[in-house]
Amino acid sequence: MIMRDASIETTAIGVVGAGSWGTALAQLLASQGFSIDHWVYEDEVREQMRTDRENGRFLPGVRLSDNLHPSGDLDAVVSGKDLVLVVTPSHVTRQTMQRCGPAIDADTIVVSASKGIENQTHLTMSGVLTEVIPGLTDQRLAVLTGPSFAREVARQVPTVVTVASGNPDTAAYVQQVFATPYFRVYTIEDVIGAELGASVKNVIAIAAGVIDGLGLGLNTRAALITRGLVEIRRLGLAMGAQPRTFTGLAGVGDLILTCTGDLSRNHTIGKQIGQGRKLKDLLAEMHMVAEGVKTARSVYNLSRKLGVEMPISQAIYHLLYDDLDPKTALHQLMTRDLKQELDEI
Ligand SMILES: NC(=O)C1=CN([C@@H]2O[C@H](COP(=O)(O)OP(=O)(O)OC[C@H]3O[C@@H](n4cnc5c(N)ncnc54)[C@H](O)[C@@H]3O)[C@@H](O)[C@H]2O)C=CC1
Ligand SMILES: O=C(CO)COP(=O)(O)O
Repeated sequence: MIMRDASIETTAIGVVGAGSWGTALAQLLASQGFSIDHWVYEDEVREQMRTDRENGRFLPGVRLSDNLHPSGDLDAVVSGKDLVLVVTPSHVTRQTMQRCGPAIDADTIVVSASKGIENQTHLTMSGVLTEVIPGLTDQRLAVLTGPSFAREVARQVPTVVTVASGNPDTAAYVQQVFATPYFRVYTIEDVIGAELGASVKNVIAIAAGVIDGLGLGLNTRAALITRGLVEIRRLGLAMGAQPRTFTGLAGVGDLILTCTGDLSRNHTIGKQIGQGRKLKDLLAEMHMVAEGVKTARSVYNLSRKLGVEMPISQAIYHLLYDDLDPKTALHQLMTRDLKQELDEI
């Protein structure tokens, strides 16, 4: 049993987004007895969730509890809530939350579980939410992240994540709401570090997929994960993150999962590119999001703007958007100037 404050039991919760992660988290909360209002974008998905009690498109095979209420009324889902969980793909978060931001109460805690960096603004999701939800400050905002495939959480596979908030009370509250015996939740204070770890690992996961698609070895993958972490940390430091965040669940934890797990959409895209397929064909076939594809563009531009050395991420950008051949990219990375391994800080 997880010991919770009695006041937590009555938390009114709205969930925005019913992809695989939104559905897995909404169901996790519903299974703990919370009544969940759940905004579902597609009419047919919402209807199926209502009638069959299943989200067959994004999380097939998972029975939804009766206290999970699918809805098409975005304002109603977010208004009058103690906690609103936002789990939309990052590129639609602004437009979605702009629509309903004014309906969110002034004391509602807002939790973001999306992983990405906006292309136009280079903002992480906490930055986007602060811009579009009137009156939202970092005191009421938290980020839920860490190594967590939706399908495994839905199967109640033991999973450990972290909640980041600039306000320790907010982090502790969100921790209590989400924690279950199979979903352990830590807290940290470094929001930007947690979000950058979560977002940039998707770009590195594409690279890990490419390595597998090319049929290379475990040495290569271990090197990629290690040097990928160096890049994530460098960008994080340039953007004000705390270095130790990247040794935690939001950093190396999620990086390992996504670079080694076959369930990763980012890894899968990379693998198919490594096998010679074209990005536009892959995207046309996919109904789910592989955040790393868009984040690669943000990271490329950010790293150049900030003068941060990120050769793997930049190679993935050229591979995705300039048709750089994977083998050529690898050769270029392996024959860069020889240097000392570790950064000064
Ligand atoms: N699936 C997973 O295992 C995990 C996903 N995440 C993150 O959660 C976020 C959401 O991803 P998933 O739930 O996996 O999504 P998904 O890829 O399973 O589904 C796509 C979602 O986008 C929605 N959508 C499409 N167009 C839309 C629009 N114009 N406006 C609003 N919604 C629209 C769909 O309704 C659906 O909910 C992403 O940032 C992802 O990186 C984080 C941890 C785990
Ligand atoms: O972020 C994830 C697990 O923590 C999910 O990764 P993918 O989006 O690559 O499937």
